[in-house]
Amino acid sequence: MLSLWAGVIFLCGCIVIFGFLSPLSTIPGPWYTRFTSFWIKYQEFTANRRESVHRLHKIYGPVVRLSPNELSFTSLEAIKEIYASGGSGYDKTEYYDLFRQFRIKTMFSTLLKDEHSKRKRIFADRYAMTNIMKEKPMAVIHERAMTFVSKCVEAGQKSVDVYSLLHCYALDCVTHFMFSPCGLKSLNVAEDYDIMHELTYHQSLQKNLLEYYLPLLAPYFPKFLHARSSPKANQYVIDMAAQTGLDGHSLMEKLKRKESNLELMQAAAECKDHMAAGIDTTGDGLCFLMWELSQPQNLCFQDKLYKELTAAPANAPLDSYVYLDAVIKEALRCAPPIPMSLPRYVPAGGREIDGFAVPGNTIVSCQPYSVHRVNDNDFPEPDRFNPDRWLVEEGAAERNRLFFSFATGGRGCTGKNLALVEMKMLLREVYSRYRTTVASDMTASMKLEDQIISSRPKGQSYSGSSSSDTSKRDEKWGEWRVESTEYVADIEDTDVDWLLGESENEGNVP
Ligand code: HEM
Repeated sequence: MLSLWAGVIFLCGCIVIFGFLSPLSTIPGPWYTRFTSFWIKYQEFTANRRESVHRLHKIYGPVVRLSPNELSFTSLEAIKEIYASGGSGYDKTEYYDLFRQFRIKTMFSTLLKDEHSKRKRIFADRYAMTNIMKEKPMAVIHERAMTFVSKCVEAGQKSVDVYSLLHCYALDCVTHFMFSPCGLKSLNVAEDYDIMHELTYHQSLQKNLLEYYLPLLAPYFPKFLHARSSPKANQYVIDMAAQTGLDGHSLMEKLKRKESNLELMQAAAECKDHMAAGIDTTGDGLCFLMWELSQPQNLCFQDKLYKELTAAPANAPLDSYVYLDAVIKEALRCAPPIPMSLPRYVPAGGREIDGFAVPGNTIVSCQPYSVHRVNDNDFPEPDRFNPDRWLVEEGAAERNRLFFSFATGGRGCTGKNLALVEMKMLLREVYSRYRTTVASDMTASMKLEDQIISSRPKGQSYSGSSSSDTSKRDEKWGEWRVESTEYVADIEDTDVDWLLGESENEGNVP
């Protein structure tokens, strides 16, 4: 018994001495993070990591210690060093093993940057703006945006679930991009809607973390502890890998070419990954954006957007709308769909980051949520949604460099161009015709809720009701009064207002 106590005391002594002697001991942070990673793991399991890291940055500044071997940064210098030095920055940590698809490593879950850059070359031309802006893919995105709009109007005075519709829109767009002409139509087709539901509505944060922290035990976990599976989505992607006759601009067509050098299942894994990457990010991003724009204090921004959209010629290119761009940036700044730490290993030999000498193998990261908030010289009143800040010339270059929603460097978001085109198209079609407000009976919480590296609205279903109204758009909003199928048929020429409210049909096929 005595020797057991001696052992425990010796171990504690070693931990304490190590905590004080560690090269990271001079880095600011709560005292206990010198000795244990328990605190940060607890925050992860309770879905509080992002807020907790952010709180530490507010207390301790741009560099904080999260555990004996993990640091978080918020400065531009740190972003450049961690994510862009040598092109792709540092290697990813094993955390990204959680993102394997069909147990296969994809570009996203490849840890080493040399391996990653070989894979990335295959995708470059597909995600280039010139490919996305081709007539056929653009026509599909436009058609899906118009379907979204008609779904809202069609509902008349009944409520519709806007959160779910936006995720359908994102899924339809990304699957058309990958598998044209066999993309999904989840906005219209019940079986396709089920795939959206399977991918979007799940609660697997804790299960994923258990698998990550206890990899040896994971195979023996009872079924209820295993992270969600998505059999319908998997089957669809596998079918698409076997599909012949896909359009020349589609991603799968390229991945199946001999020169791409990918096995069929590897191609399927990549596409499954991009499907997952493209649905919640764009869907949640649009949802937060519309919710912000619909707040009473933000209707003035909506009006500016409306003026810009309606003043432009009908065929104005999507990237010519300056205010639309500012609205999107501001929404992605306030609620980045991937707001959490993007962890990387400091290379062997160590590096200097933000003036601190950091030993090799330390886990370092920046989280977009904090980068966009603690640099309040560049983002004054950081918690306030204010698209106008992006129009101020002074400090614009620094602000743009700090915009970290799509990350940066060689491992930044591959799908950024596609995401922006999808967002711009939908917002143009909605806000050039309608005004949106949050209905008084909306109860779902829009507070960000942490997932693995992403976040989503806590209430998840951002429910809305839509209806049509004969009143002029510029008139003050009142209650919904008029509802007519004519408007659906003739939506192009009609002034229709659109109210967001509480859903009656959550989970149903829209
Ligand atoms: C508003 C929408 C989106 C946001 C905010 C976003 C954000 C991000 C971020 C922050 C990363 C870096 C993650 C990390 O380093 O851990 C990333 C990577 C990635 N994103 Fe996106 N994304 C969006 C939409 C999309 C779409 C539509 C696609 C594809 C269809 C996509 C595909 C990818 C891929 C493949 C990667 C991995 C890149 C690599 O490892 O080289 N994303 N995204």
